[in-house]
Amino acid sequence: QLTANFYDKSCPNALYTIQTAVRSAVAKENRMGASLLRLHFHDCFVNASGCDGSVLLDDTPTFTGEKSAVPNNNSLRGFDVIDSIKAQIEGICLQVVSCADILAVAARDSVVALGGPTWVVNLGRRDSMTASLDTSNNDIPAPTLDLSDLTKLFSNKGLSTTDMIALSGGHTIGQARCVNFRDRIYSETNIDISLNLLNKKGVLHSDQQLFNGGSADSQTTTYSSNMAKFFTDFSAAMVKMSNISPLTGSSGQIRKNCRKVN
Ligand code: HEM
Ligand SMILES: [Ca+2]
Repeated sequence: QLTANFYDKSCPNALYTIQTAVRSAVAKENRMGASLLRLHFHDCFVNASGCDGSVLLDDTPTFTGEKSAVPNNNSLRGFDVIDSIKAQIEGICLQVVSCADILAVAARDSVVALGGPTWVVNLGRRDSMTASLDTSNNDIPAPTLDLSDLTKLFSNKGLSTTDMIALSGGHTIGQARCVNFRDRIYSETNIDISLNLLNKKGVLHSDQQLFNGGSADSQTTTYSSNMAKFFTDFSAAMVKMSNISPLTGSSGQIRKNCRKVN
């Protein structure tokens, strides 16, 4: 029930405003594009209503949100960029455009700004009034997982193995902290000094699972020599991920400030 033209009448400049802000943030720091993509992924995978801005809520003295979850804490970035886009959009259309939609569009614009594919972002998501620390800890895949568990966590969200492999191509961009690959580089044998999965050069254990003698190898091999196929599959999978069980109609709310419920 999301539609691409959702804001065409109610806030015609919304998409242009997001695009301009993302372009300048990425021009200032390339990595920000990666951080915004990951922020959207961690939003969509957590909370009953999927891509609902739940990841953007700050902790309060009485509420511990998703920012404190193990995969997110001291790791997620880009909140300031989303705040600044939200403030600009509130300046042109008061309480019309959801934080969840801003994040979905910013993720797409980030990928485009870094030379990746584009896709049409469906819109009309509303913002959650809740967040889920437990779901963040349980449903966001850990870099130590093997292929079968990676497949399972994505299938729990209605995403296929093909989608999981394509979406993992999100790791074409961005950075990881040492703690997330130290065990792998010192103790695993399926690793080479520089980086490319087919040559055992994946940074994360979970990345190398996509080329490790198992059922994911053929799709990974295809992507390594066919960027167009990777782009098509990645875009299709992003659309599916972005559509995970949204809040629509009069459910949820349009937050005034992405960091707190109204
Ligand atoms: C398949 C399961 C996945 C696992 C196990 C995983 C795990 C991780 C880990 C451990 C990091 C490094 C975090 C840090 O060290 O602070 C990371 C970074 C990142 N992930 Fe994933 N991830 C997965 C899927 C995805 C997906 C589906 C996307 C997007 C489509 C994505 C996009 C990113 C990006 C862009 C970064 C870099 C962020 C930055 O530089 O700020 N990841 N991921
Ligand atoms: Ca969410």
